[in-house]
Order: sequence, then C-alpha cells, then structure tokens
Amino acid sequence: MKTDCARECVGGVTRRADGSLGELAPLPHGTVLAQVKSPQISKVVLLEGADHFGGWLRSTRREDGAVFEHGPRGVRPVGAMGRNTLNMVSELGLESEVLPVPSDHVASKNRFLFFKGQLHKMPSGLGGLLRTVPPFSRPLLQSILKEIVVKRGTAEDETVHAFVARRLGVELADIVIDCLCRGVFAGDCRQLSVRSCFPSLFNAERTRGSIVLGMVLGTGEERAARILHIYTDFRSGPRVTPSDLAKRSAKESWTQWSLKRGMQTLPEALEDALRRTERVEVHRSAPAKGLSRVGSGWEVKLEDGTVKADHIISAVPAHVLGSLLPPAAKSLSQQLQKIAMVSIALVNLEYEGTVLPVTGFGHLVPSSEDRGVLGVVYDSVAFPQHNRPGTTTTRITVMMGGAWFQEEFGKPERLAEQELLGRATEVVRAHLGLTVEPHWSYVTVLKDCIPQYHVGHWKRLENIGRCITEHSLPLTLAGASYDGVSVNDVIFSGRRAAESLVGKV
Ligand SMILES: Cc1cc2nc3c(=O)[nH]c(=O)nc-3n(C[C@H](O)[C@H](O)[C@H](O)COP(=O)(O)OP(=O)(O)OC[C@H]3O[C@@H](n4cnc5c(N)ncnc54)[C@H](O)[C@@H]3O)c2cc1C
Ligand SMILES: C=Cc1c2[nH]c(c1C)Cc1[nH]c(c(CCC(=O)O)c1C)Cc1[nH]c(c(C)c1CCC(=O)O)Cc1[nH]c(c(C)c1C=C)C2
Repeated sequence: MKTDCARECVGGVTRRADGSLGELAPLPHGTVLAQVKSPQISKVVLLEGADHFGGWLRSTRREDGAVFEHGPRGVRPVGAMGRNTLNMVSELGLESEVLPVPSDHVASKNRFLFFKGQLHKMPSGLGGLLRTVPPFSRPLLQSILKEIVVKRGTAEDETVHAFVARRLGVELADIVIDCLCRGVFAGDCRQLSVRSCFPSLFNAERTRGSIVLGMVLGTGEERAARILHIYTDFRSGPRVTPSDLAKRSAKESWTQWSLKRGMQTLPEALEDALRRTERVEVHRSAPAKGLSRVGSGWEVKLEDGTVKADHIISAVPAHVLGSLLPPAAKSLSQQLQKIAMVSIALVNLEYEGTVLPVTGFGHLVPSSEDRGVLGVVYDSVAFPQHNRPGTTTTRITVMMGGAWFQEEFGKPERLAEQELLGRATEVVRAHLGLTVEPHWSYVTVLKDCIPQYHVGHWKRLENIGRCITEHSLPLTLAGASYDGVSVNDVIFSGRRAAESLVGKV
C-alpha cells in the first residue's frame, strides 16, 4: 500500500527509538484533489505488510549459486508494458543482470501439453498449422480459416471457453484454451472472462468481426509479437519510448527475460532506489490494519501507530483493500471482495544431470487430464544460468491447485509439505518418466496469489470506479486485481496510478 502525502497534508510516520512506527502531529489538510494533482507532493510513504518487498517475486539464492524462483520466472519484453518494465530495469542499473531468451531458443519454440497420458508439442509454424498434429483431430488451419466467417457474438461478456468454442471449435477450447488459462491465471476457462482476460481477442471480434482478421490487420508490432508466441495479448497500450535495453530486446527478438540473481532482484533494486530518494519513506513489516476518512484525506491504522495521507494508491489485492475500508464504503468493499483469488502449490525440484526427455519451456495439463496439476516449468532450459555453477543439473517447477485447489487439496493453510512433494514427484514420474529422487526440493503454498477475472469483471470495475468517484475518495487502484496479472501489467498499473496524481513523468 502506498500513501501519498501532499505538501499541506501532513501526518506522516516516524520511527520510534525501538524501530516501531509512531504518528507525527497531524497538520491541516487541504482539498485532496487540488493537492494531489499538484506535482509538488511533499512525501510518499510506502507501507509493505511483509518483511520483504515485491510480493510474489521471490527467489531462493542457494549458497552454491543456484537460483530457484517461487513466483514469476520470466517477463515478456514485447508491447508498451514490456518496454516500460525494461526501461525501469535500465533506470535501476540492472542491464548487466538481464538474462534474455531469444526467439530461436528452444524454450521459446517448444511448449508441450500433457494429454491422454502423453506429452505433445504445441504446433508452431506453418507446417504445424497445415498438418493434423496430435492431440488434435484436424489441422488447426481449418479452425482458423473457419473462424473468419463465424458470426460476431452479441454478449457483453462471456467465458473464455464459450468464446473460443464458438469461434474456433470445442476441441481448441477444451485443450488449448483450457491450458492457456491454467498457465497464465491458474484459472478455469469456463469461469474466466474473455473480455477481461483476453481483451485483444474480445476487441478483435468486436472491431474486425474475427480474431484472425484482428491479428492480420493489427499493427506491425502486434503481428510480429503474434508470430513469436503461441499466445500474445496484443494490447498495444500507450506509447512508451524504448530505452537502449528495450531496443536491444526488440532487435534480438527476446521472448522473455529474467535476472541473474532471480526476479527478486527487481523489487530489491527498486527498494534501494526508493530509500535513496528524497521525500520517500519506505516501511517493511508495516501492514495497514484499517482505513478511515479524516477530513478530506485518510488515516491509515497500523499495528503501532497511524499515518495520515491526502491520497492512497492501493497496490494490495482487491479483497485486502475491501477489508480495510471503513463501513461507510460498504458497497465499494463488497465489490472489491468479490474479485476472487486462487492459490497455487508450487514445488521446485533439482536433479543431478540432464534428465528431461524433451526440451522446451515446460508443459501444461488440461483440466480434463488432471484437475489438480496445472503444469510443469523446465526452468533449467530457459535459464541454465540459474543452475548450480560448474555442474549439470535440471531444475523444474511443478505448479498445482489454482481454481481447483480447494477440491483437490483442501484448505491451503492445512497442507503438509510432504504430501505436496509426493504429488509433485509422482507428476514428474508420470509425465516425464523421472524415477530418480530429486537432489533438492522446496515446497511452498502461495495462498491467494492470482486474481480471477470472472465473467462480468469489467462491470465490477465500472462499479468500483463509480463508487470511488461518487464518494470523491482520494484513492487510486493498482496491482494485479484489476487490469492484468503479469509482472508488466502490475508495474505499468503502478506507473499509471502515480501519473494520475503527478502527471506524466
Ligand atoms: C506462481 C506464479 C507464477 C507467475 N509467473 C509469472 C510469470 O512468469 N510472468 C509474469 O509476468 N507474471 C507471473 N505471475 C504473476 C505476477 O507475478 C503477479 O500477478 C504479480 O507479481 C502481482 O503483483 P502485485 O504487486 O499486484 O501483487 P502482490 O505480489 O500480491 O503484492 C501485494 C503486496 O501487498 C502486500 N500487502 C498485503 N496486504 C497488505 C496490507 N494490509 N498492508 C500493506 N501491505 C500489504 C503484500 O505483502 C505484497 O507485498 C506469476 C504469479 C505466480 C503466483
Ligand atoms: C502452470 C501454471 C502457471 C505457469 N505460469 C503461470 C501459471 C499460473 C503464471 C503466468 N505465466 C505467464 C504469465 C504472464 C502472462 C503475460 O501476459 O505475460 C503468468 C501470470 C507467462 C506464460 N506462461 C505460459 C504462457 C502461455 C504465458 C503467456 C505469455 C507467453 O506466451 O509467453 C505457459 C506456461 N505457464 C506455465 C507453464 C508450465 C506453461 C507452459 C508450458 C506455468
């Protein structure tokens, strides 16, 4: 949670001698909008509930040099959002830390599906579209060509499954789209909204009458991005001037990138930069416990003090914000709390030697095959630089649960590590034929880690926006709960929120 204190505000935060947070004598508030629209923000107070910044960006750096990701492991460089993140990486001085994956890398070219007990390479290139490739019953090109003449839908929103079944056929919806939604949202394509999860597909149908025509007639960048990926959300977004690093990523056709010491390096570098910035106060282990309106601003209740602020940028999950708002904002709270979250059980495994039967990014599992197992990432293929130096090892990550967590595993807080490790090793035995024991493992349950944009999410966002405007709440929303769950999306949402207060920077 970020609180902005404009010049005239200013309650603020001090650290007591014992390190806890105390309140400064509050000074008079002026009108919030007049203050926050002014570029002269006197202070920004950043409140992080956990003892580290970065939320799900967590990396284990083992003493022997191996790196394991427990959250995101690759960021896409394409589009305005991708450039924006790379620009930030440059500004933070992390260029030399970047590990790019070019488009001709095997991790960019090969993705697999585990269907009917077998691994199948996802079709790619023209050949893959022309031929009948198992597990599909006919050439994908047939479905693609037919799509052009399918009548435009009229619904304001529908499930991703219904949309794709209608336009491209049930087989693609049941297998490919089911997998895609699991591999991005850990979600159920029969509940997720096409309008909010894949706005580019929804808009292509609306504006061009067809997904295929939308892709063909899109901008050059959109077309290029589409060719490079199986799935690309070709939202072009606002113009972002590319840094040298972003230009390099385009020139070298990167499909994703990571950082030498893991993705956690990014929030660490950001924290360091913020601590060096004047008028910015950064607090860890400082969870917001409640919000109340004081004058035209807010009072944020902490465990051991309060902070007064003219404006709040909330980057906590929607349901958390909903639980913090005062009773007077009941309808806003209710809307926020309706944005569902799912949990993931994640198991990192390390093996001695090269043990994978195939190479590529990883494989996804459709819900018809195994509801509980979402997919397996072959980390050491995309990022061998994270392997223990001087040895040949294989690192993989098994992801389980998502929208099926409760029915498959019960409550996230009740799970035994051993049970999850057992399930994960069983998965790699059945899917990849790995019968040897892993040399090292790490089990974690990421509770409520990915928001679910269910059908009607767009309407909920409209209602949320209306509640904020109607009650003139000095509140801006950012983070994964609203308009995109990728690392790029959430970083961009933070930037947009800040710019809505101080103007374009
Ligand atoms: C397993 C996994 C794999 C993923 N893989 C990828 C990938 O490969 N590529 C990609 O682009 N994206 C990926 N994502 C998605 C992406 O990582 C997340 O959507 C994104 O990091 C969410 O960022 P956020 O800041 O919105 O939310 P969070 O990371 O949830 O951060 C919210 C922060 O708010 C803090 N907070 C909570 N309550 C309070 C409170 N009361 N007071 C103060 N602070 C509070 C939390 O401690 C946390 O630091 C993945 C996600 C997961 C879970
Ligand atoms: C099996 C579960 C998951 C895997 N990754 C994620 C989950 C839930 C989370 C995730 N993965 C990606 C994103 C960002 C999307 C974006 O817009 O940038 C998120 C939130 C990247 C991604 N991973 C896969 C796809 C198709 C994408 C989209 C972008 C792209 O095309 O690169 C596929 C995939 N994810 C996982 C596996 C095992 C897998 C496929 C082989 C893990």
